[in-house]
Amino acid sequence: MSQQHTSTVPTLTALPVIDLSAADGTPEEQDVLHAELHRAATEVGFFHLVGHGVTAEETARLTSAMHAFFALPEADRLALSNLNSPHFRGYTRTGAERTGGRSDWRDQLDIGPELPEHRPDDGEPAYWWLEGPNQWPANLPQLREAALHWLDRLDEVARRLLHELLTAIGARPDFYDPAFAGHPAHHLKLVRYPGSSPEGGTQGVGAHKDYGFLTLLLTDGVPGLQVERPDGSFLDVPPMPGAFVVNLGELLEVATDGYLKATNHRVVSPPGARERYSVPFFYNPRLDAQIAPLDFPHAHHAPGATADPANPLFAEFGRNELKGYQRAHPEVARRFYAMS
Ligand SMILES: O=C(O)CCC(=O)C(=O)O
Ligand SMILES: [Fe+2]
Repeated sequence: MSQQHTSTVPTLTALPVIDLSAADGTPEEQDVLHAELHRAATEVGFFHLVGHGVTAEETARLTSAMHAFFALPEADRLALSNLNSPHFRGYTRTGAERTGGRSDWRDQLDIGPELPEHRPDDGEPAYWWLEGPNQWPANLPQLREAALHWLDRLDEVARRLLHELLTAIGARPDFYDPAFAGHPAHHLKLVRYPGSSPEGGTQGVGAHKDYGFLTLLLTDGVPGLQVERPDGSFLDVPPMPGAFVVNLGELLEVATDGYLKATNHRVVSPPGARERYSVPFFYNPRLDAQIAPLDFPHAHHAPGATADPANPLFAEFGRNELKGYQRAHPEVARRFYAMS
């Protein structure tokens, strides 16, 4: 009789911790970093990142400007409504964003690189309209300064991290550098979860994948983030002070033909009137970057990217991002984009 081999993969109970400063360490330390990154990126697709070099002062400048923003009178926040922005920039009031067809109980300010409006000409892809100016509150100059600094600073961290991750899976570290040359379409959200909804709903943000390469998430001390395990159950991610929570986005899944997976995650509303604040930074390539299949040793036995008719994955980044924004902000999509 043939012997049955049963797999004994233990249930994941905590996210791994990756120390990026080991990239500047001894060859042995670099080997450990690459082995740990390889494992984290192929097993759960999420990890805590320490040793990233972003200082407590830089973080405090961003978070205090964010708190000042959410403390503005509602009329001042609504003056920046993203309903007036074909670039999906500006303020979304609580309950207006949708994930999985349901309202998310959070309000937020969407920010991107400060660029002139790119209104697509006939024949140009619609996604070019994602490029354009931000909307800033007039009386809070420190918000603009801190947020634009954060976009630049996290670009550096994410670039180093992507290089280490590509090295870890046997690829050339600079394989995707051309996709980021010019104007990469990085994105930042300042998010507040204002407790549970009046109807008692718990969807802070519904389960979803992020659209780009990597997300570096800053959270406060309030729990709520959950990561989906392969068996469909969700793991609580407790806050780790000073660390970013990092996850892989859909483009890395496309790039590696599913060897790396974008992992579903969600936020459960904090109980009662407790608030939670977070700042996801999305490390994205140029809108017109076509993500070529990664040349790496596992390319020939990768399982294939997820085929979900409800969420097609596009290798042209602008299409992938516009898909997500139109789904999350249907009112903006109706106003500015001809929806097919
Ligand atoms: O707020 C969080 O902790 C996560 C937010 C998130 O996943 C997103 O906005 O894509
Ligand atoms: Fe996300």
